[in-house]
Amino acid sequence: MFRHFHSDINAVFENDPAARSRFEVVFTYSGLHAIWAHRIAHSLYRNKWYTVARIISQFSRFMTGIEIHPGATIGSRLFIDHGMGVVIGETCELGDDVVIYQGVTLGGTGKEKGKRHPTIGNSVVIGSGAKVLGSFKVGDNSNIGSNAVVLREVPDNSTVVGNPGRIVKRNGERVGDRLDHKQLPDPVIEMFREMQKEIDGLKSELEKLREPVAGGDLRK
Ligand SMILES: CC(C)(COP(=O)(O)OP(=O)(O)OC[C@H]1O[C@@H](n2cnc3c(N)ncnc32)[C@H](O)[C@@H]1OP(=O)(O)O)[C@@H](O)C(=O)NCCC(=O)NCCS
Ligand SMILES: CC(=O)OC[C@H](N)C(=O)O
Repeated sequence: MFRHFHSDINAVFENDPAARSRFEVVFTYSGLHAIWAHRIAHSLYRNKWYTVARIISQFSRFMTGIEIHPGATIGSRLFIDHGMGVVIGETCELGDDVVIYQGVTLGGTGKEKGKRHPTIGNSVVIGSGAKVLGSFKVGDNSNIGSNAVVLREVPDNSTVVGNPGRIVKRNGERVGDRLDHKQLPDPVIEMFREMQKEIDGLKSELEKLREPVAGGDLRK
């Protein structure tokens, strides 16, 4: 439980340019306090002290604004920045070097039983306000954008944004047909272009008909 102490603090320095001293980090980072409380609660949970574990978890939530169910499994060097509003469900499994910002929910859809919360790979970043809902996996080195709502498996090395979440980058390359909002198609202009073409066609037809024919002039 305590072997993680130094690496937990180092994870703050690696991920937060605002961190100044170890003293400040130990005493003011609620993400760290929640993780330390979780380690105690999780060990009690594993020994079937469910209610005591839950009381510790709820006390930690009261103090930090971060709710981690005692059953959740977290890896090494998890960093929860700011933290307020973070909820991590009972059957969540988090890999190593995960970064989570405020307002993130790692939850269930309400439709599954048993394993119902996500499994998060190593080195995943989950942006503020994102919701990852269901018992699928978010692959290693993936990024979940702020406010994304992710309802499906995410492959390794992917970036998912939006609601519903869609993959916009994989292995460093952009993917998908995303609209360029500076060059949106304009259906009205397209319609006028088509009409202009028709008018030009009709004009030339008319010109042909007006051309003098042998034995007479149609214009008369
Ligand atoms: C997703 C994120 C991690 C960046 O990942 P990335 O793999 O480096 O992705 P990129 O920055 O290359 O962005 C890829 C595309 O997604 C778009 N995008 C990025 N984040 C987005 C978001 N949250 N919502 C919608 N679109 C987003 C980008 O505009 C870009 O679109 P484009 O290809 O049309 O230009 C980052 O944008 C993010 O949301 N970080 C969370 C940080 C946070 O919560 N901060 C709070 C601090 S208090
Ligand atoms: C508010 C915010 O962007 O937080 C992210 C990080 N703590 C930083 O200061 O950059």
